[in-house]
Amino acid sequence: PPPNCSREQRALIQAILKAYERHQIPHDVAKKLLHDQYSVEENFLLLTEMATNQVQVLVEFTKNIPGFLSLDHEDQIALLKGSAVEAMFLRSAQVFSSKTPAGHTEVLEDRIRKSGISEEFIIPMFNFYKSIGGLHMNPEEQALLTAITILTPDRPYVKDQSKLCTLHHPHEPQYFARLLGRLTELRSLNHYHTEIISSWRVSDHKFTPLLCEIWDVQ
Ligand SMILES: CC(C)c1onc(-c2c(Cl)cccc2Cl)c1COc1ccc2c(ccn2Cc2cccc(C(=O)O)c2)c1
Repeated sequence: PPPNCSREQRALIQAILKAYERHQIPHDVAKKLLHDQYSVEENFLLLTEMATNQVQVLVEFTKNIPGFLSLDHEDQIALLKGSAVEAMFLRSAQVFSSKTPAGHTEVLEDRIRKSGISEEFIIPMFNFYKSIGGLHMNPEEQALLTAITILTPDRPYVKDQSKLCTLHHPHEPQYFARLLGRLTELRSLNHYHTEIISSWRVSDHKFTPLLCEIWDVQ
């Protein structure tokens, strides 16, 4: 955290970083990336398992963001539903740009490319991954950017938007001006993702109950 950061802000950043680093995908799930078969079906199933896992990781992380649990319960749900896809794009982008065990990122990229997603969505998706990688974010920035994405008040169905802004700490934007620019790119991926989901559903792909709930499908 920057030198002119107050003690209270430093504590907040530490709390968010700790929560972020505590919740990762279990290694056995991440390891499956390397071992399971390579058919489009197999890739879709593996990615579905990873997405389901990521939603669970995301909920745990969010519950540990100081102040989140003091928000109106319906707003908590609305924030999670509204930010899940963006937070998972961020998370997968950070995995691509981090030094995860050799081979994971290439295999993950390959499986995403061969999971039934049409090329028109793959291009912006991997452009985003490259642009996030180019920012060389440190863990604090990754954790804070994810927390900001989740706490973004202008999600559909969020009622109490003013309360959320106090959680924002107006001091951050000067550090995250560039990073916040990525949030707009994330929004566009949200729209692409809605199309991706419906094209999978057209070809009768099944999601897990948790994904159906958080993405309002089926
Ligand atoms: C339902 C499923 C097919 C799906 O629908 N949209 C997306 C989809 C796609 Cl294809 C791209 C981006 C976002 C989504 Cl929801 C997905 C797959 O979601 C994923 C896949 C992988 C993800 C994630 C999130 C992270 N990772 C990578 C990862 C790998 C190893 C370790 C860790 C870790 O955290 O330690 C993370 C989500």
